[in-house]
Amino acid sequence: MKALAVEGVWKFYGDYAALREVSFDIEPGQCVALLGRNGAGKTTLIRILAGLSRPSRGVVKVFDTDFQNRTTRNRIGILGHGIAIYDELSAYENLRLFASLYGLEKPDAAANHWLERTGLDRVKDSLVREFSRGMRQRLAVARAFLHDPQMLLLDEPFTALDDRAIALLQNLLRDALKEGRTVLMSTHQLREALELATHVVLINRGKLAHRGLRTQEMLDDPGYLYRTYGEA
Ligand SMILES: Nc1ncnc2c1ncn2[C@@H]1O[C@H](COP(=O)(O)OP(=O)(O)OP(=O)(O)O)[C@@H](O)[C@H]1O
Repeated sequence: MKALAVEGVWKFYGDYAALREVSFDIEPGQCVALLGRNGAGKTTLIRILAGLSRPSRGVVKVFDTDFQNRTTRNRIGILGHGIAIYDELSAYENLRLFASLYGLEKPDAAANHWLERTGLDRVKDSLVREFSRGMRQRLAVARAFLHDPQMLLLDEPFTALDDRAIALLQNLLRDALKEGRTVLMSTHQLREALELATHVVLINRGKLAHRGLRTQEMLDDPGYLYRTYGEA
């Protein structure tokens, strides 16, 4: 079983092809860093993988099934732009709400567990409206992990996090990988992502430029990837 299979995916915005025949797959338990310059198509791809947008052509399968299927979507945790977090609710109320929507048996316990793990327990009753960007991002992380998903699709998860929060997220992801979960994350923060990644996928102007194991060379010199496989 593949965790994810992307087969010949194109995405057009009007005449503009944001993704051009992208194909790759991910085995369960892999941690993939999705890399590419601004506008390369990373967000577009993650939204399609998460079932938030449809490919213009091509197929995406999650755990060998149609990704639009509700059960499959419940197996995915998403972090990215446009994933709802309600400003007029507290951190706790947000997580409690989503835990109920996911049909969790113990929504209170799940909400409290992830507030604690993301370091938000002390501000759990404050309205999200009053949160800094970093606190919001922690809450977004909590939301992604909340329903115990087998796969995490994370668009720029390290954005707005300070060093402590980055380390915290890296630890959560390490634990998730130890538990056999699959992770795909897009990022500009190459070093933070490459430390965790087992594999890399590099997109260049909508096309797959490289897909393979994360090597020591990449870790020693993240720019190496772009120089070797980047802009022709
Ligand atoms: N809704 C949209 N309508 C039209 N064009 C879009 C839309 N969304 C994205 N694009 C274009 O598609 C291309 C890919 O965008 P995308 O956001 O997927 O890139 P990205 O790699 O995530 O970049 P960034 O790192 O800047 O977020 C860009 O040229 C962008 O301008």
